Amino acid sequence: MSSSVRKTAIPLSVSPPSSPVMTGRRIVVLARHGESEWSKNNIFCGWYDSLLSDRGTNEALECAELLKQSNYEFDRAYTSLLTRAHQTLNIITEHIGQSSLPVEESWRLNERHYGALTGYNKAELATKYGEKQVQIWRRSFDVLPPPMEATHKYYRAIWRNPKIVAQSYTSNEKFPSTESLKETMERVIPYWDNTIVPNIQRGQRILIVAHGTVLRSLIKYLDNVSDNDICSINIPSGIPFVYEFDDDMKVISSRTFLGDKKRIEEGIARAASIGSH
Ligand SMILES: O=C(O)[C@H](O)COP(=O)(O)O
Repeated sequence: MSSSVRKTAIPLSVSPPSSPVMTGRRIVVLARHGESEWSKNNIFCGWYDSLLSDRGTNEALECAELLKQSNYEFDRAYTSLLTRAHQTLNIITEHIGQSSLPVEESWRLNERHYGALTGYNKAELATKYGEKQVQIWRRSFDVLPPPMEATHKYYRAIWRNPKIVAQSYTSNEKFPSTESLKETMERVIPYWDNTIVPNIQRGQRILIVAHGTVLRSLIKYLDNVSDNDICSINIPSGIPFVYEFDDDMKVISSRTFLGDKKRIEEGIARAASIGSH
């Protein structure tokens, strides 16, 4: 694959606030968690359990309000093991009056493991290694960041997360020490196909609150995006988007963002940017 990162805009379809309720239709709503403290400080986060920033909390609330305005209701939610996703999901479910929505969590929906880059400022790395290299680490399909060794500053912090430790014992699977989008897809797509899709097919209304690379994995798979084109797809935080499927799980409508077009475009530009110190 080409490791170059294209800077083209992605096509957006934006629904009006009053989109139809999801009764009798195979609709899945996806959202990236609100901004984390580490994202606010422009730091590679990955499996580190950074909490939502104040801005991230507001983004989660905005996300919840958009869903409320459009009368969305759900039967089940899926999320990662990471607190920023749970905080976002809790804000949403509380705001739409569904605090007791069943939630399934899995390491397979964690953000990609950013390997040795975890904890480093993106702009500082761009100064040291060049912006092009940092964008290749961030957005290319299959270029792996260097792995996180046991001596890494944040290795123990990740492995002290009780949820990660617990799933490492029960899942019997080898957890990554670094991942590109490709490796992330290799764990996300089987979870989508084997765990989430059967519930969509039996009519459940599904909400997925996850992370940028997990959502890019699903978009690549569902929309059959090429290895090259996926490089220019960025996911704004805290803005819900909707897929609709037919009975055979063929995509009928794809990636419809809810809400204000300007806010969506700003969110995408923010997600694309390396940012500053
Ligand atoms: O893990 C992270 O650092 C963020 O969730 C996403 O960062 P990125 O936009 O640089 O991939």
